Amino acid sequence: MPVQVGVIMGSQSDWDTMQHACEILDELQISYEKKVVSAHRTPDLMFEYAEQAAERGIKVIIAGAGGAAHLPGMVAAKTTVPVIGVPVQSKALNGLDSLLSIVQMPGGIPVATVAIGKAGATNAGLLAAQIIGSFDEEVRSRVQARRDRIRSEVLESSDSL
Ligand SMILES: Nc1c(C(=O)O)ncn1[C@@H]1O[C@H](COP(=O)(O)O)[C@@H](O)[C@H]1O
Repeated sequence: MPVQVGVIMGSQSDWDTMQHACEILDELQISYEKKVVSAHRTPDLMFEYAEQAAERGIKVIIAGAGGAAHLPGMVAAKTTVPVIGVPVQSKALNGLDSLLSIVQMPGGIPVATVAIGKAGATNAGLLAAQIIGSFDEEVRSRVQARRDRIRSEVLESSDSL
């Protein structure tokens, strides 16, 4: 099956966070690849990855980075494939630096920014699935089934208070 989602991250140290996006893609049976790509440390690879994404059939890119998190925005600058940015929680500033680096894009080059850390990575996986679900009925119904399950769990938890 061709790769539908590209999950990239600035460093191997981001995997603890980014694995939560991949868990969602596994659960919803969406094909993906995962790679370390850095705007700072491997700029040529980053350009190549972004430039080739559309022709390789990638439908969504999830890009996670921490600190001076330029990766999502720079990738978005080089492709029209939708980019979801995940701010990885940094040690020095708790991820506020990552969040602000990703979210404050200039008009014209959007990055869909999620929350800092694990919850953000999970939501990035779900948002990618919803984008794919807009043209893939099977994925859409898996996303809906997941929502239904969560709703039931919440209602049951309330009943047992
Ligand atoms: N923000 C970026 C980029 C980038 O934006 O291209 N490349 C690496 N990094 C970040 O540096 C942090 C520390 O990396 P190391 O743990 O490798 O020192 C990571 O969170 C990574 O995302």
